[in-house]
Amino acid sequence: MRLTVLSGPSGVGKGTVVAEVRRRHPEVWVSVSCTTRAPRPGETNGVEYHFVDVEEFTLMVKKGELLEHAMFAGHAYGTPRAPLEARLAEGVPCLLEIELQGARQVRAGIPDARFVFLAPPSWQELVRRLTGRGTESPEVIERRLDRARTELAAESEFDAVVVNDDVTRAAARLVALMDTD
Ligand SMILES: Nc1ncnc2c1ncn2[C@@H]1O[C@H](COP(=O)(O)OP(=O)(O)OP(=O)(O)O)[C@@H](O)[C@H]1O
Ligand SMILES: Nc1nc2c(ncn2[C@@H]2O[C@H](COP(=O)(O)O)[C@@H](O)[C@H]2O)c(=O)[nH]1
Repeated sequence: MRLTVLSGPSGVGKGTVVAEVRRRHPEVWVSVSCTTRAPRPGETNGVEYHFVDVEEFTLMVKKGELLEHAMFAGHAYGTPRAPLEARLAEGVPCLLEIELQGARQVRAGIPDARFVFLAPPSWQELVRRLTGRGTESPEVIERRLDRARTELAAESEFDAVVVNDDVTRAAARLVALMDTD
């Protein structure tokens, strides 16, 4: 199975590590999720996410178009099923970057995928990264940190843990765990 699922608490550096994997391994296909959250400055529809409204998202769920979906800090997120299934059928190595509830749903449906947890070097460093990113209000940061406690407690559910102490090293460890050859 050439599917790898990367999870980990908000702000740990999942997006940063995935960007490094793409830079070094263009053969890896990274799923573009749908979300109802608003784009951050610099985010483009269809690149970081497909930005949709709640009605569109609900319709996609109803039509079975999402492989998994979950609510996170007040917004819906989900993985479009068709593009992922097409890449997997072609034998392309695929990567999903999703939160814990979604990872659990994927594990239930595709148990032979590889599940990797990206962990912070420390709680203090996680808070520093999430705050330092400067993209969320203090209230949203609190919600995400609350959720991070639950995510960190689930680390043992994953097949492997990669500590994101250094982006290049973490990306190399992730690639070593993926079926990319
Ligand atoms: N190894 C690292 N060392 C120092 N800073 C890092 C490292 N990895 C990521 N960062 C920084 O941490 C912040 C959060 O990273 P990123 O947005 O990639 O996290 P994320 O896990 O994708 O978050 P979210 O789940 O909220 O989208 C960014 O400012 C990023 O530059
Ligand atoms: N279950 C899913 N979680 C997803 C998906 N796409 C992204 N995510 C996760 O949501 C949070 C918040 O993301 P952000 O971009 O608003 O910071 C983070 O943990 C992502 O990994 C998805 O399709 N399904």
